[in-house]
Amino acid sequence: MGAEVRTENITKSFGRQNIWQNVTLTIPPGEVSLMVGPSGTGKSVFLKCLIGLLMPEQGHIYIDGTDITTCSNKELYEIRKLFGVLFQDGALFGSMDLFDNVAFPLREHTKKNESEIKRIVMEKLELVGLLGAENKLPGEISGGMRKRAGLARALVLDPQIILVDEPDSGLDPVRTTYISQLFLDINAQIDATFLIVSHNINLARTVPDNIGMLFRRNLVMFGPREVLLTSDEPVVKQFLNGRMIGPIGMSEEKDEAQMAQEQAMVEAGHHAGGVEEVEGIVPQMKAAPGMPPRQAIKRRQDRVREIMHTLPHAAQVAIQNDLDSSAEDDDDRTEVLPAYEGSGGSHRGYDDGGYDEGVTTPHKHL
Ligand SMILES: Nc1ncnc2c1ncn2[C@@H]1O[C@H](COP(=O)(O)OP(=O)(O)OP(=O)(O)O)[C@@H](O)[C@H]1O
Repeated sequence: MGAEVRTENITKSFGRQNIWQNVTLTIPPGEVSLMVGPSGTGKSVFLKCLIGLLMPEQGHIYIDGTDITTCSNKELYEIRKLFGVLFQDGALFGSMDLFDNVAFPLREHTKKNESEIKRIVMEKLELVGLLGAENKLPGEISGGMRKRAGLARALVLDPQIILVDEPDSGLDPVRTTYISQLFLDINAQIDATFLIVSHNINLARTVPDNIGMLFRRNLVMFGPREVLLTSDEPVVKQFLNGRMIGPIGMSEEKDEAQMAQEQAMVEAGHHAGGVEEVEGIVPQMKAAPGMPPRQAIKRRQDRVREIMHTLPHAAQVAIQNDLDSSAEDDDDRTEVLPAYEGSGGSHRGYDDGGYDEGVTTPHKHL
């Protein structure tokens, strides 16, 4: 199972600009968690703190029990090996082909010989659907392929924690869903802890087990997906529906006068943006057929059962519904993605080959 990530009252500022303060949360090991929040609220800064690239000026960060704010550089170096990180653009070396990019961490951090490196690189490239593209340069492939190559590289050292910064940036909604599917499939296969940072509403609604939100320099909430998705907090509702009406403004936050002015505009018939109000919970995506069941599901069910009495009523109802429906059907492997339901019973979406142009190999087991 993946490692636990825990923050205790961490505060980060750059000079006099406070980014966020007193952030305390525990990212459950082996589960998929998502941090959302409007642009500029410090989601990427949060990720960088977890891996020790930035240091909070206050508080503690425990990775697998080690406090990385006080540990030695040597310990930090060892802790960093637990992480696989997928940066926004894949962060590939432009002059290296995909094979060498993915092989890079193995050549840097291990003493494996070239044939072993080749076996691992090809296995990871196959996993992300990039077999056949290993000789391409990053500049010759699409943004989606670059992200998948970055993901293959993040996986080569068998990480226990996978951090993903805005997987949807620059991707269309379909490719975003494909890469989300890949995260769930990888989670099913290696049981790593995932923390994804994104402001994609679809992804927030359908992918994670847990969701947190940063806003106005604070962690608004962090908990089981049902808590945020049923929340009545104006900032959460506004964010999940992508509307202008609410506390989030064009730059960061609004004052009362602007909120009143926009409310008056909407009352006079102006479209507030977003789609119609989506209430409640849509089903969570599953690991693809053929994958092992996600062990995180059972663990999370046990965990939320224990904390259920502490959660808001609407979240409790949603969790109970989820527990009831999974008791009826606890075979995760036979479930299909919501997107494929109603397509005449065919599950062929997974077998159509590749996710992007030029690549025809669907990913397989690790
Ligand atoms: N190294 C740095 N030095 C100074 N300021 C920084 C540094 N890194 C980030 N910031 C500032 O911290 C704030 C939060 O940035 P961050 O990129 O974490 O936001 P975000 O929530 O990830 O935004 P987005 O969703 O737009 O990517 C921004 O105002 C940014 O300018």
